Amino acid sequence: MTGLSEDMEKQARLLSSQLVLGDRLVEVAATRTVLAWKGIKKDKKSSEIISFSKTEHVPLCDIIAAHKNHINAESGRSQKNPKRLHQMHPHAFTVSYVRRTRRRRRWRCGDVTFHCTNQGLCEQWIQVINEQLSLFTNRPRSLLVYINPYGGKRRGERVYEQKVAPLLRRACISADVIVTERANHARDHLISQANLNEYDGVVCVGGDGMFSEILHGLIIRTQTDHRVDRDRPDSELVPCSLRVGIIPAGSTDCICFSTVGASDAVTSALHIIVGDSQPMDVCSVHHRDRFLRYSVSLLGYGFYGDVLTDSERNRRLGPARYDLAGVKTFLSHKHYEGTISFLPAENKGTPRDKLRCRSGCGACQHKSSLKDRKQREMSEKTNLDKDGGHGWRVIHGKFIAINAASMSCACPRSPKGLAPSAHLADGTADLILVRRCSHLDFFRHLLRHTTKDDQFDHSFVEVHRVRKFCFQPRVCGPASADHRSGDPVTSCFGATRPCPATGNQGNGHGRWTCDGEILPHAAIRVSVHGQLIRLFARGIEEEQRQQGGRAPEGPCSPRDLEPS
Ligand SMILES: CCCCCCCCCCCCC/C=C/[C@@H](O)[C@H](COP(=O)(O)O)NC(=O)CCCCC
Ligand SMILES: Nc1ncnc2c1ncn2[C@@H]1O[C@H](COP(=O)(O)OP(=O)(O)O)[C@@H](O)[C@H]1O
Ligand SMILES: [Ca+2]
Repeated sequence: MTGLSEDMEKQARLLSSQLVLGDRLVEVAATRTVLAWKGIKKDKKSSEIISFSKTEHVPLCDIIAAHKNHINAESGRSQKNPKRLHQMHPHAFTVSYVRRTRRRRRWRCGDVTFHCTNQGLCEQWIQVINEQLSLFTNRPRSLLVYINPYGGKRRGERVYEQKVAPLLRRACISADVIVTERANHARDHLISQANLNEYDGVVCVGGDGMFSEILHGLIIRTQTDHRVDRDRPDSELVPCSLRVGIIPAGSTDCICFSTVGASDAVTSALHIIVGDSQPMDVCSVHHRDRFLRYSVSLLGYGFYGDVLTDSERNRRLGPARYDLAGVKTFLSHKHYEGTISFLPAENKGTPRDKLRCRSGCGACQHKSSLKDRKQREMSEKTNLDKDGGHGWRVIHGKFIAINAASMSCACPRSPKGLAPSAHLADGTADLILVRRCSHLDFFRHLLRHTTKDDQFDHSFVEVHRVRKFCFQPRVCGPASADHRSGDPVTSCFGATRPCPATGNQGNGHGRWTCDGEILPHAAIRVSVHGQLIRLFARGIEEEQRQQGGRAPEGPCSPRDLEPS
């Protein structure tokens, strides 16, 4: 025995044999967690088989599939390879696996082809590998795919057909594909038509706006099935059971970038295939007692609301519409007056700590139980009754921007994001208040989103980690009794009255962008719902050093390594 590696010797081998890889003879072994191989040769003096190269290996959790090859006489023969070696090993199978590239957390599909002496052995290898893969019950078998043909640079359909569908086929995953015909087609289909029992997940091919449709479709469907009243801001929402995969084909692709670490269709497809799971917080947004929307990334008032509003007029420009609208909005240098009330999140770190949310993030591990949440709600109510709003903080001011980010909102434009330390699944959002300041100061603040400098390190910026918040635009006329009472939740909506300047409540004020959609009201009430939805993702992985050309050991977590 040549000894593949000490680790492998400790585990029971499911199969091992001598095979040919390229122009060398290798000993290959499979255990429940790894496929490994090592170059071997016959020692000329002793005629013993000895090993002569380092063990290479692929964790099973990184393997996509094993397939039989149909070989013609010439295929696979390298220049050095003696004809004899291939004549003696005329059967072959290919193992496809996830290969991490050195480039910005991108994953690719790697192939390794082994040649065998006989067909039986070849089939045995394929069967053993695929049987182990079938034990990974977290992997999807059947997907429902929605493609927005008009997202981003209008390449959604092509990206799916050329880059994603072949990989899904290789992994034996079936897909029902719907190319949307209008806005909200995917949302409506999920709410009232799709037979969700047939699928293990939903795939969104498009940008953040398209993802938002799917998010709404799934959440609304789930709440309707469980008879949860969405209009009540304090309703306990039921988590969605289906995971969502995002194939980025939009303009910003912030949700994909913040959860996968790259904006790349192949990488996303591979995260779907290996069955990753990343829980994600969702904000519910209400106006008075009416549900408005859900949000997972940016709820932005003032600057980002204005950028979005302006950009919609130039949708034909594709992603460049944001650059144009960004410059115009920056030059207009508007500010908005209002009152923001928020409930700080206790024991949840701070938006300025350096604890970045990364794959396997400790801050996102704990999902509070129903009991915890009920207790928290009770103590919030008690605080309000006892202290007339203590626990809540109220800030009145003139703001250039108010941003609530329930995740970092990292995207190619800003790789660390609007809220670099926000967590994907900790049940909180980072609330960023940018007060009125000079044009130059605001430029400095914006510029820091693209550099390593701290964008919160300005006297006119403050940032809080919150569970809930309310915003009330400046009230025209004297403040109401509710507002003076100091009860922030009541005053959030009690003080609103039509503005004589516009005769129209809300519209004389700034606007909120909610994951890229404009909200119809400025006075809103927001609650973060921890881990309401899961994605086929694993969060942003720490950059790894690559060893050799092969996939490095890990980063499979122990959870991934053990078949369930
Ligand atoms: C002087 C240089 C200033 C550069 C500032 C860059 C800051 C960028 C932060 C972007 C955060 C984006 C958060 C996500 C927003 C998306 O939901 C939304 C819709 O996306 P999609 O559906 O894919 O089109 N996109 C935007 O709001 C674009 C904001 C662009 C701001 C310039
Ligand atoms: N077939 C369609 N025709 C028009 N609009 C659509 C269609 N399908 C989806 N949409 C809408 O297009 C908007 C933008 O989609 P998205 O994929 O996020 O692209 P982008 O990132 O370029 O904004 C979303 O609001 C979505 O509801
Ligand atoms: Ca969060």
